[in-house]
Amino acid sequence: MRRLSWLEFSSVLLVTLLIFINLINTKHASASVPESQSFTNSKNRNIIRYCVDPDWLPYEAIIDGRHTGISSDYLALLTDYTDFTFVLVPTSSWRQSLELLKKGACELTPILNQTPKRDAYLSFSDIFFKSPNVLVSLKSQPFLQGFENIGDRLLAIPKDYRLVEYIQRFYPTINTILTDNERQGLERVANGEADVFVGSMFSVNAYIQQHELTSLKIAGWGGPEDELRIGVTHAKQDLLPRINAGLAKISQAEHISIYKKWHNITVIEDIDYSLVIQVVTALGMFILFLLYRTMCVSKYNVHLEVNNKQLQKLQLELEEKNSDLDFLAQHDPLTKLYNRQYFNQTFLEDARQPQEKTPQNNNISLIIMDIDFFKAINDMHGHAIGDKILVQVAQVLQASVRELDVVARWGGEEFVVVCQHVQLHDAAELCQRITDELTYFHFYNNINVTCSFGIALLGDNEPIQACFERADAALFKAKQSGRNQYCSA
Ligand SMILES: Nc1nc2c(ncn2[C@@H]2O[C@H](COP(=O)(O)OP(=O)(O)OP(=O)(O)O)[C@@H](O)[C@H]2O)c(=O)[nH]1
Repeated sequence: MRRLSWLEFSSVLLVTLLIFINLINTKHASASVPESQSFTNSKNRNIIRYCVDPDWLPYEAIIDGRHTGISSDYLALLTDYTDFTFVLVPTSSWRQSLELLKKGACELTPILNQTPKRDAYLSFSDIFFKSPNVLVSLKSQPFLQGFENIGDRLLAIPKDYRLVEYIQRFYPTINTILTDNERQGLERVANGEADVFVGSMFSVNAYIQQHELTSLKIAGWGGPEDELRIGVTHAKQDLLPRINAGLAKISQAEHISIYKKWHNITVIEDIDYSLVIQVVTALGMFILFLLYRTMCVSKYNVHLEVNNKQLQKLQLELEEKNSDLDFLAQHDPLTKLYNRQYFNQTFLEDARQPQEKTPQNNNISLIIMDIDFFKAINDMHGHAIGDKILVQVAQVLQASVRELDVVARWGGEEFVVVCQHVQLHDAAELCQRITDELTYFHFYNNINVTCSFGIALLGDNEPIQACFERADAALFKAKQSGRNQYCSA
């Protein structure tokens, strides 16, 4: 037979002693069951030795040698709904409790998660309590969606907790640091020795509030929620049907009552309202500034649009005026024919140099036409009628020439016609045609109007001025010859 080591012997002795003390003092660790009832019933009841996490409030803890917390209340109910008497085996750590469970020194632990490792030495009841796990960080840290966002941060986890197995399996790259319990993990985060801690929401809040760790906040959800069960050693797994039956008898009201009793969680706000107010104020002012600026710009745009329209109108008027001025500069106001200025610029001044025969200036004929005895018309009918006669003569002249011919009023009662691509005899024919038209035209006061013509053909390399002078000489000749006729030079 194997000899017991000193440590094993001390443990067994301690356990036996504690069981004895507990049997005397309490029916079970919960304060909710009267001692008298515990003593009376314990004779016919199955005694089950159990271990708890001595430092995991509000789930469970050992305070002054007594079991307290959520699991304590559930065991109290199970005492009522089963024939079990639960006797606490006090321990100083969760690890020690697990060791005793493995050895069989404890037969049951009242609240824990089922994990593959624990399956090796424990059998589990139905789930009777659920609780989320949360990530805890300093308030200065950003909120985290979950384990995925932990990145390079150092994650603190209590050793032997189910989450250690979970992280190793699903997030093996996360840097972890194992702590003795949840409190140590939270303190490490508070001291900056770890970045994030993961633990049960109930217990985390309890620690934060009890120890006033105000620099901490719940930064996100951490992994799957705890699904808490009662664990019994494999040797005692035949107890599970009765345990499950007992759990099933716990009413909804009783569940809620326990939950309310231990659920003192207040949500830790991490909203810096002064910063929010500053940001909102700055944003509001910026929006107001934008609105003001938009209003100013739209007002200015309307103003600009009105000014632009006025400017466009003025520009249009100016263009019209300019075009009027151009017209006036080039045309005779009475007859609306080109004036002497235009004729000089276009034909005389530009042609000061000898002209080379080109397809453009080939066969240019000049005709100078002068109304006969116009002074007599003025004298007889008045100057106004004289003006009207001038206008009518201009109309006859303009109607008689081709489009490409240019007709100008040279001055007084004298007109010039520039005919392009016209030989001398063609120009003579034109003069005759004009003479005929004048004959048949009905002038004011039935005045008989005749004209004399001088014709000259622009010679090779002849300046137009010279040609003009020859035409003028030919006109003089026509006048001298009795008027109402044409002469060519
Ligand atoms: N009504 C009017 N008369 C004008 C205008 N310009 C010139 N005259 C007149 O035209 C007349 C020209 O007279 P003259 O130079 O003697 O020539 P004419 O009487 O036509 O005689 P011949 O040319 O020799 O046949 C003058 O009496 C001018 O006053 C004008 O714009 N309107």
